[in-house]
Amino acid sequence: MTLLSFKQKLYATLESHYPTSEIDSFFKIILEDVLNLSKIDFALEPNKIVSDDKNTKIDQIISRLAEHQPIQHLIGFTEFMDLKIMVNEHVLIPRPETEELIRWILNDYSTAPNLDVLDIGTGSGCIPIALSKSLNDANINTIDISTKAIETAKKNAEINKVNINFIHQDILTTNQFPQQYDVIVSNPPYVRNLEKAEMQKNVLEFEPHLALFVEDNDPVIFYKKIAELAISAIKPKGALYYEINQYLGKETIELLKQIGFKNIELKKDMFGNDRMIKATF
Ligand SMILES: C[S@@+](CC[C@H](N)C(=O)[O-])C[C@H]1O[C@@H](n2cnc3c(N)ncnc32)[C@H](O)[C@@H]1O
Repeated sequence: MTLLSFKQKLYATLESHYPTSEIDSFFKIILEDVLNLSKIDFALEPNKIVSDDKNTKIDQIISRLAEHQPIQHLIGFTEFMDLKIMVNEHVLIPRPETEELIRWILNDYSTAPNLDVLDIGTGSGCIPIALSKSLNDANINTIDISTKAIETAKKNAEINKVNINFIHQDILTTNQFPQQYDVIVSNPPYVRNLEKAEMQKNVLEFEPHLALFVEDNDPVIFYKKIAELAISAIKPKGALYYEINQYLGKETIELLKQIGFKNIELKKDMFGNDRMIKATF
């Protein structure tokens, strides 16, 4: 197979499954991560022969993409804040909206030394790893209920050469935090079952439901529990940061006020949806 015939096969197999823009991005990712080539290499030498072993790998990827498996699972990793983050079926694939939350925290705290930070619901470890890379000598702790997620996050911490304290814990049955923190951050499960209809197959069938869904009758359960614990565990100049369900901004702000937070700021993401909250006393 040549590079050109690989490209033709990719587009022909997937055109009925995905918009062209998405197939363009699969093409770029496979070129870069499987073949170690750029689009310029392709333009210069479209008839270059692909080796048999790469050929087999690419065929597998194309047929799994046709089943709507996420490209990140097929490649084995994704990029988050320019860091390489390994992903699998046990962790949520880090989203660009979460990068915006990280930038907000770094904008507020990047020059502060020795911060005590707690992240709740670590998944791949993308949040604590990105914070650890950019904060100066921070003490970073992170909780998840999933042992498989913690194993993955630990590997990601090793790959990215950062030191993080991983805690296997159910936040919903936690009575108090063991210390005071400057920053508490969480991107907890927040999708209601009633929102399933608007979700894509690659998310619904291949990402962990433990990371995504909450009960429809109590969709802010994690926000309430974390805020109740945080109110007595945030240092005087500290803050609580949440990624939120775009449809539940008002409800989340209301519960933060009831719990005792005074200053609450809501921000939209790059798509114009209500997506993150910062709360202080
Ligand atoms: C939306 S994912 C966020 C993952 C990652 N922080 C990110 O932003 O990509 C939520 C995470 O919360 C974890 N989780 C779910 N229920 C939990 C609980 N009761 N206690 C602690 N963690 C929980 C899930 O295992 C999952 O890793």
